[in-house]
Amino acid sequence: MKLEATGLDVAHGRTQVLFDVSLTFEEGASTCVLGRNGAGKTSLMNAVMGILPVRSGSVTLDGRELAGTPPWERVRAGLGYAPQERTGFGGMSVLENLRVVLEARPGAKRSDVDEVLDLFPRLKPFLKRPVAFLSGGQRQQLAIARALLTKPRLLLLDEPTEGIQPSIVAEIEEAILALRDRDGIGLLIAEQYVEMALRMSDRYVVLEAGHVVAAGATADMDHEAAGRLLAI
Ligand SMILES: Nc1ncnc2c1ncn2[C@@H]1O[C@H](COP(=O)(O)OP(=O)(O)OP(=O)(O)O)[C@@H](O)[C@H]1O
Repeated sequence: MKLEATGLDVAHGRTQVLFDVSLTFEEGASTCVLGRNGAGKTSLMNAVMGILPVRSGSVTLDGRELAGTPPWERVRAGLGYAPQERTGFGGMSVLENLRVVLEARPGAKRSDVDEVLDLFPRLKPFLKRPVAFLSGGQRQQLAIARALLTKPRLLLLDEPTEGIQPSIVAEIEEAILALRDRDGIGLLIAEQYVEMALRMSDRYVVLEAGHVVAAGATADMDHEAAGRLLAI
């Protein structure tokens, strides 16, 4: 499965936040979207998911135009999303939050929950705990676990390590790499931490004020130039 975004213009009301943005990602590979606060990473993810309408440009999945299709159809078509807010139902337990997603998918099995928990074993002792009491790292793990229960082939992760303690960041990185290498899931990862994003990605796109200012294969990246683009 391959997603291609081409020439996206996106606005919040009257304020345009993405200008002619293009990128691709596909199964078994990963693309990172780098950029400072406010560069447009979240807007791009939301546009790909159909949460934010695009003014012009196209988003295609295996060549099929997604314009006008709602987010739930995109999820059904194979896109998964762990948004930056890492929300869930705060008053419900971890297990209930997983069940809500699981039960919404026809053909889901209880063992699907065990599978995602094997990826994030740290969540296992907390299954009965309300989500509101989880740490940032646990919430991020839950957000990815919930997205995985929709059985995506392509997964969007919005700043999965932001504000999370380093030991948990390493676990999340390991899980993300396992998804790509073991399960062949395609990844689109928005990140401010360049080194980690590059370790996880085959391709990169740098956004600045809504424009793609650099893009290519991570193996060929000019780290110094990228560092300058991303410096505060
Ligand atoms: N709901 C909104 N209404 C108006 N402007 C918005 C809205 N959400 C974001 N913006 C603006 O759009 C621009 C891009 O924001 P976006 O959240 O996409 O960037 P980002 O790269 O994800 O930043 P961050 O790292 O802070 O999440 C910013 O200038 C932001 O202020």
